[in-house]
Amino acid sequence: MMHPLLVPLKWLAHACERKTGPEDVLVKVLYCGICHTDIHQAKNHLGASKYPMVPGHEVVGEVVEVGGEVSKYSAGDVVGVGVIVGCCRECRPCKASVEQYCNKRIWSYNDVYTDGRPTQGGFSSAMVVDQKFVVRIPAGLAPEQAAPLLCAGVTVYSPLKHFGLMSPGLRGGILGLGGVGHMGVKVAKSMGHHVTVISSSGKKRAEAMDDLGADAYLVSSDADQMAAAADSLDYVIDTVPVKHPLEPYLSLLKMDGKLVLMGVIGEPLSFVSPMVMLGRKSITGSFIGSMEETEEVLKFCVEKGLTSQIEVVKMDYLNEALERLERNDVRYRFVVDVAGSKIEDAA
Ligand SMILES: NC(=O)C1=CN([C@@H]2O[C@H](COP(=O)(O)OP(=O)(O)OC[C@H]3O[C@@H](n4cnc5c(N)ncnc54)[C@H](OP(=O)(O)O)[C@@H]3O)[C@@H](O)[C@H]2O)C=CC1
Ligand SMILES: O=C/C=C/c1ccc(O)c(O)c1
Ligand SMILES: [Zn+2]
Ligand SMILES: [Zn+2]
Repeated sequence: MMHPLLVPLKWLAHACERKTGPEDVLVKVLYCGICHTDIHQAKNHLGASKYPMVPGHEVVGEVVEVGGEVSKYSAGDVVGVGVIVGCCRECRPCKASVEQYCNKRIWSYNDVYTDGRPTQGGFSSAMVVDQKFVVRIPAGLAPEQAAPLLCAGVTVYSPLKHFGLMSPGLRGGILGLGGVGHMGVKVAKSMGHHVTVISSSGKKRAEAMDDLGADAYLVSSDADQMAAAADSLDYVIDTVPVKHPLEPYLSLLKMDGKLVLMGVIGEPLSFVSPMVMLGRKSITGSFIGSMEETEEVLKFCVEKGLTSQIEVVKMDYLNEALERLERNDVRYRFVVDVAGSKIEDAA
């Protein structure tokens, strides 16, 4: 049965596709990753969801048609689209090429485009996207492999770059080993970091160490393990998608260490001030990455031979995949083979 909150797929296939404007690229969707944000959005965890909704923001597709002003792309190119499909181009973040922080950003779904129509994401057969928000998938990256890089990959790459955390030898923690977290391990390892996974259970220990190459593994509920690791990390990337205490992870940081919040959590998180004062520690956040950083992370992954660890599924498995993602039962990202699915039948 279709997920109750999602639009029937046969209906969405061509429903709100606009004509290809001069700056637009018409993309036939090949693959689309499933991010935990898709669950937050579909289940209205932030209270701003509008239905019907077509989620999906880790989109890889093939260019079918381009507008008259588009010179960078042509039919047949393999391209990616992520979380953002519009911005004002005039504000400070836009001028600084960090358009993800534009207050007039347009989300790739659950938003309204400049033409007044709803935006719809990658769980559909095609998207029309302004060329500014399209990236080329470099040779050497399989399209299904590239999909998670367009959100999960750039989401970890961007703060490491922005906060000056790319130097080899740094000691990093990845809290929550899911879609974003597993890319965190891979990207940080490729930068030459010593990487500790901090997980809610011991279930992923062997995979984290043997398959992903983590150097250490902590179970967050094991007080002895956590105490032994106190004051040892330069940063922790926190990907937990639900309310959780911050103090255990602040304790892991060295002086000047950074706790980078990634999870979308609509409830207040708390800590006592000495936890940050005594050690000049920072709690900060980061939101995806810029279009430039998205291009960079794709190149970085090709250069370093990095791949995402994915489970490719068809569209008729989407409901099951969303349920499995929510119960923490995926290694580590579902990617929907959109073009290989019979979308009409899946509804
Ligand atoms: N800031 C940004 O730009 C972005 C934010 N996000 C947000 O980051 C968060 C993580 O996304 P993503 O990696 O796709 O999510 P996943 O579900 O793939 O991973 C989350 C991980 O957190 C841990 N976890 C701890 N408690 C829970 C719980 N109650 N339910 C589920 N997982 C739990 C699990 O790891 P373990 O088993 O190791 O404990 C799990 O694998 C989401 O809130 C998402 O919306 C996503 C992309 C971009
Ligand atoms: O998965 C990508 C989107 C992340 C996101 C981050 C913050 C926020 O408030 C959102 O609504 C989404
Ligand atoms: Zn995402
Ligand atoms: Zn702007």
